[in-house]
Amino acid sequence: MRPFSNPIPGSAFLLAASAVAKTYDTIVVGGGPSGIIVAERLAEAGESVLLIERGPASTYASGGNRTMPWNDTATIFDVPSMAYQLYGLEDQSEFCTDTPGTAGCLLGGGTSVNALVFVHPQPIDFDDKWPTHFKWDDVRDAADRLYERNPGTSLPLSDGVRYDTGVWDVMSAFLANNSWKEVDTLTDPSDKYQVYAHPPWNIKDSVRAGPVLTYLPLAEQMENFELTLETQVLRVVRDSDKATGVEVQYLNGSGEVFEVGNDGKIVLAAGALTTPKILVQSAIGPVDQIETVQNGTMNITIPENKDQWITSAIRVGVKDHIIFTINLETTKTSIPAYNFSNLFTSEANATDVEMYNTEGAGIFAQGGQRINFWSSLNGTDGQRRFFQGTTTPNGENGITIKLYLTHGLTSKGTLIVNRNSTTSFSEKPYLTTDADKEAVIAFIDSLKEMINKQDDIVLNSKIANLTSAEMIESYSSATHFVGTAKMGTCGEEDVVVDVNTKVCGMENLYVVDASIHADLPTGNTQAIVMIVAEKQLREFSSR
Ligand SMILES: Cc1cc2nc3c(=O)[nH]c(=O)nc-3n(C[C@H](O)[C@H](O)[C@H](O)COP(=O)(O)OP(=O)(O)OC[C@H]3O[C@@H](n4cnc5c(N)ncnc54)[C@H](O)[C@@H]3O)c2cc1C
Repeated sequence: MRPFSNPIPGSAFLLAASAVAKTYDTIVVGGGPSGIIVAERLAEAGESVLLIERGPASTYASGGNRTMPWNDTATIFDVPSMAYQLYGLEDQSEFCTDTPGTAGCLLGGGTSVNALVFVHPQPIDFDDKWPTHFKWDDVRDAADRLYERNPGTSLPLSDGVRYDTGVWDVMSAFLANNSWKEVDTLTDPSDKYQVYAHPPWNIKDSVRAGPVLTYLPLAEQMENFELTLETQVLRVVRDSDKATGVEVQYLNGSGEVFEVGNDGKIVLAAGALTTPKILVQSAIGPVDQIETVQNGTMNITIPENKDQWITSAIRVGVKDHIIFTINLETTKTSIPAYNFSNLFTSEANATDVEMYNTEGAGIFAQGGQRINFWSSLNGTDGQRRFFQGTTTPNGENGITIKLYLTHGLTSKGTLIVNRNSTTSFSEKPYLTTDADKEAVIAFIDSLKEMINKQDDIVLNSKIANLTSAEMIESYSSATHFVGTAKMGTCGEEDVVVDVNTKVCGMENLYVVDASIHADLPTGNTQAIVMIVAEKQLREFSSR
């Protein structure tokens, strides 16, 4: 079968028409980072693989067509400095509209729209809460395999120069004055106490990296790999505990069923806010949720006979990092404001355009952050909680710290599926425990104390008189959702998949995306998502 390189909108129809009679060894649902990695590795192992992605192509090399006004071979998803500007664009069609938090509905999923921060997880990110088979010693080989292809970098520019360094200069001096130390967080991910670093980015060859760049092209060279875009999976078709295929819907509302062979398997990788929905729409999940879909507006086929439902008292938990924004101003050092708002116009700075287009260098080849920092503190509940700061310029002499509460947080929410096939939070996953609130207040208090001792930065006047407790009333999601299909021993409370990531009660249905993550890492989620996906090939073949 001809591989689907360079897919174009509508190509899914061609594939459906020609392939509907054939079967696959594996169907992977969702072309985000976890889906692409698993699909590529299984194809590499010789399986026939169909990867089904709901959205369109993203990068230019993958067939994307939203090119820059000043470069017709780079899309808005390629150019690193666009990462922070995607939200400002009028056309937001590549973001999902049916999830309660922001998610990318395009090839690459979150890794095609995210802010590029690429933090290698540290061992305790796994060792604290992940079950057997997913401790650091079990996954370190998978991490090495990922980094070999997709290492990340804190110096992405071909000329070896960093641009727009005003915020780095001020903030690194501030942190060093307070006895924090500089580290290379890519080579030493375990050092996360009072440290700062040049931001680690998922950039390669001056464009956004991630599995669309570092895995998919390898898959597309293989005859046994197919990709279909703009094809939404509605449900897994099953014969009792055996998944036999997936029902899909195309953009024009028509549909098909793709099937796996007798020994085939289906792997869900539609993201933490959508995979639980596909399970429920396949009559797998809490009874009330399956009934909601059955009585819903989407006409999803749910078997009338409840004996065919795979039900349990699952509470679909969800976790996310939480962000607090702290704006500062410099009092002595002048930091010029760069105008990023015209980046996606023909008015973009001509010198910088020239540098990017001819050398892959300059400010456009960088991500948006200028310095990252990490630390931790022990909470009143005995739990060690980690904090991450990402720091950006904010107008003339302005600095914005995005302070994340990360690994160790204890707040959880609940995700539900609605009648119209959207998902939402019945309980948001933010600051639901007193110990989380106390930890954030204590950490912001300590930051303020450091700032007050400094004579060249001050809190922005709008927040200067707020207490830390008042400051944390306003927060935002980090869009790092995990934990909506809990991994563990089937039969135990809320467990959805076993430690082989197989859905409880099913013979050949797996989940590999952020849904199964037992915990949040110290840094952003994309690297750990990719590592867990890398590990899956071995799981599928060895158990
Ligand atoms: C705006 C934003 C900024 C972020 N910033 C960072 C950052 O700077 N650094 C970092 O490390 N992490 C960041 N993240 C998080 C990171 O990108 C995610 O953790 C990661 O992408 C999750 O991977 P996944 O494979 O679990 O799911 P996703 O990336 O969500 O991929 C799921 C894929 O499945 C597809 N899909 C969904 N439903 C269906 C369906 N029914 N049928 C077929 N396909 C379907 C989607 O279109 C998507 O391609 C960010 C995320 C977002 C949204």
